[in-house]
Order: sequence, then structure tokens, then C-alpha cells
Amino acid sequence: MINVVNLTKRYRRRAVVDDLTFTVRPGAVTGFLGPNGAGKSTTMRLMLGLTRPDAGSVSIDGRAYRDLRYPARRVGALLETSAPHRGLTGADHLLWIARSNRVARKRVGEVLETVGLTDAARRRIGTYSLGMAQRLGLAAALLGDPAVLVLDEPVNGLDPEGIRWLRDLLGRMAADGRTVLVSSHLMTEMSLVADHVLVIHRGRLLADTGMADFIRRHGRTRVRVRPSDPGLLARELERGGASPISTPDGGLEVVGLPAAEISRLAAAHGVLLDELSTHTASLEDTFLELVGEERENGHV
Ligand SMILES: Nc1ncnc2c1ncn2[C@@H]1O[C@H](COP(=O)(O)OP(=O)(O)OP(=O)(O)O)[C@@H](O)[C@H]1O
Repeated sequence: MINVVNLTKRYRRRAVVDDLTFTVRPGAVTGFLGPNGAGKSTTMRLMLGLTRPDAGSVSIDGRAYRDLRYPARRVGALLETSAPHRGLTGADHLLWIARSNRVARKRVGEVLETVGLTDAARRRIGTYSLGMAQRLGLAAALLGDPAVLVLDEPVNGLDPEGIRWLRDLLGRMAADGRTVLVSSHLMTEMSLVADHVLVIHRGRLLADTGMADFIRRHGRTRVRVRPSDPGLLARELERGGASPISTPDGGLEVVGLPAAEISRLAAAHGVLLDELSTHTASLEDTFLELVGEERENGHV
């Protein structure tokens, strides 16, 4: 379990992490979502004791990271900055981390197997693709068999097959009872990977909820129609509880009633429809809207 309490970090007097309070629970994959520059990496660096907070605190299973004796055995981390030496082989890189954390040598072979790099273990890291480098980073995070995983944009560089593989891997880790925190700036990607979602923007927490709930609450469906009499249909739709908006081409966009109901209403009033189509906002749009609303409401 990761406990973040009133966490604040300022750079040149600007709060990039602004009074964040949340808990990351075991047994689930938690997505840490925000646009570029939202403060995700800084929050993760604060969790791992790589930067000092200006206020607030983070504890991991009840302790600050710096108080953990062999941190890699408690917390597995993948950070964007943790680039390994390109001249080393994948296996040597892991062996070095294993030694410095008193992790048994045999774990190196095990984690290479887990991330699908066994065949590339003796190759120099400099020859790895971006996806392979990400897998090696994950192997390093898993090395100490930690109960907590903190992964910054682990999907970067993975192809669709790699994303599926990562989703299964993280799902298994969570099913084992581990705490798994994964950051991303892409909502659609996160919806495939995470059970729970924390959304931050400009260092502030905007949402802390189950992924299914997030999709249900923020997923928007609208219906486009081109009626023979837009004025009449708009009035009837409003009476039916929907919110129609006129479009420049003489059509209407309707939120709040399904297409079948709109068609029925139109027929009942003798209105012909040239077009009737349903559009569901992508999760990406939903997420950008949420972040946009925050901006409009002046909370920034
Ligand atoms: N060491 C630093 N000195 C000054 N400003 C910093 C430093 N580290 C981060 N920032 C600023 O803090 C803000 C948040 O950065 P952060 O890297 O945490 O965002 P992020 O959500 O992880 O975004 P990204 O996905 O782009 O990494 C940015 O505006 C960044 O420029």
C-alpha cells in the first residue's frame, strides 16, 4: 500500500505537485493518469525518495522509502530516467542490481524469463529495441520480488502485442496481492491496463475512482440527426428530457436520449430524418474534456 498525504513539491515557487492525498491499494492495478507535465513523474520520484517534498509525506507499507533496508525487495521501480549502461548485457545489468540488493542470483534468469528476454540476455543493451529496453526495465523492477511496483510510463515503446503482454503481467502481479501503480498520459491505453484510476493535472488530483466507474460517469454518447423540421423536433426533444444543440448544417446533436427514442419522437410528429447516427466520445476525448473543464473552472 502506498499512502500519499498532502504531498507538495515546488520548483521555482511553482507547485508541480500540489497538496496530493491518495492511497494506492494492493490487489489492483492503479493507473496514474495526467497529460504531459501534470506531475506524475515528480510524484513517483517523491515516492522513491529521489526528490524531497516541500510538504507532506509518502509511506510505502507504513515506511518512508529511505527507511527501507533493501528497497528493491520492497518496491520495484521503473522510471523514465533509469537508463542502464548500454555496453552491459541485459543479464549483467540485472546481476549488478541483484548483488547490490542482496537478491539471489537465480532471480536474474527468472525475471528475464518473465519479461520474455531470455534469448536476448547475453546481448548488449545498446542493441535492444525500445520495447526490449522497457522489458529489461520491468525485469529490474521485478527482481527483488517486491510487494509494491511503481512504473512510470511502462507502455512506452511497446507494440500492441507488448501492451497485451504487460496488461496480463500487471494483472497477475495485482492478483498476487501486490500494489501496482502505473503512470500514463494516454487514457485509452490505461483503460486496458488499470482497474482503478487517479487523474492528476497541474499537480492536483481530479479523480480517484474505479476505471469502470470513470468510464460510466465520463463516457458520453450523443446522437446526430438531420430533421426536416429542426425547430419542431428540438422542442419535442426538450419536452422528452433531452438537450439538443443546433449544428451549422441544420442538424441537431442530442444528448440524453437514445437514437431509437429520437426516431420514434420524430415519426410521431411527422418529422423526416435524413441522418440518425450515434457517436460515443472516445475515452481520450473524455479525459481531455475533464482536464479542460478544470482549466475553464479556474482551478489552476
Ligand atoms: N527538476 C526540475 N526542475 C524544475 N522543474 C521541474 C523539474 N522536474 C520537473 N519539473 C517541472 O514539473 C512539471 C511536472 O513534471 P513531471 O515530469 O512530473 O510531469 P509528468 O506528469 O510526469 O509529465 P511527463 O509525462 O511529460 O513526464 C513540469 O512542468 C516540469 O517542467
